[in-house]
Amino acid sequence: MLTTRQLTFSYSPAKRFAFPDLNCADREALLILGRSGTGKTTFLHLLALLLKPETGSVTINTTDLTKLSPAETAAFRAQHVGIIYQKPHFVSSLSVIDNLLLANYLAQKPQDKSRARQLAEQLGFAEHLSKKTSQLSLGEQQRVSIARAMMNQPNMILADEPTSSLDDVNTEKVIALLRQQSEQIGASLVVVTHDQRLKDAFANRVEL
Ligand SMILES: Nc1ncnc2c1ncn2[C@@H]1O[C@H](COP(=O)(O)OP(=O)(O)OP(=O)(O)O)[C@@H](O)[C@H]1O
Repeated sequence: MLTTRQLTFSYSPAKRFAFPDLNCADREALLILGRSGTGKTTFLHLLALLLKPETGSVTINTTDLTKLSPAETAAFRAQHVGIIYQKPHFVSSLSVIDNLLLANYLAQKPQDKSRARQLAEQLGFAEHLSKKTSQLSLGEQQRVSIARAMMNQPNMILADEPTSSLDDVNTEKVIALLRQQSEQIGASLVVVTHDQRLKDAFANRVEL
């Protein structure tokens, strides 16, 4: 369960944001829609506590992330939050499977190869596990990003513009995979986008 209350953030006195309150239960999905520059990425970074809010709270289950120290925040994020960035970020010298296992390492959990293989089967890139990520197509890399975000069975999945570079068919596939995977692990899913094509795929929507 994700809840935010009265979140505000400023880059400067002239650039101040006040964000709407969110409630997203486990297994539920929420779409945050807004045009370019409305603060979508800023909002997502506040939810992940990659940025510290000026005021307000971000609560996952019973933990108010804004009350944690920087070290506690980093540990909590690694263990409980899965993030899918607009453009995939991988360690290019590592194989696909080692990029997945890195998520376990960063969360200080044992490396779970069978979970990595299971996710790769479900998301359709099992034959690429020993390749370097640069040898995969963008669509395949996006699916690896989704798998990496799911490795530690997080409570919250955050996706930043996951479909902006995809055609209609792959957009539908990626959204279906995100929803199916987050329902399976019982996480709250928050998708941030300007992509109006996603409007009908989400019953819960917030406009920025
Ligand atoms: N580090 C920063 N310092 C100052 N201003 C910033 C910084 N990052 C973002 N901004 C400004 O804050 C506003 C919101 O940025 P943000 O990236 O959150 O928007 P967005 O809705 O995600 O946009 P887009 O869809 O184009 O990615 C923009 O006007 C941007 O110029």
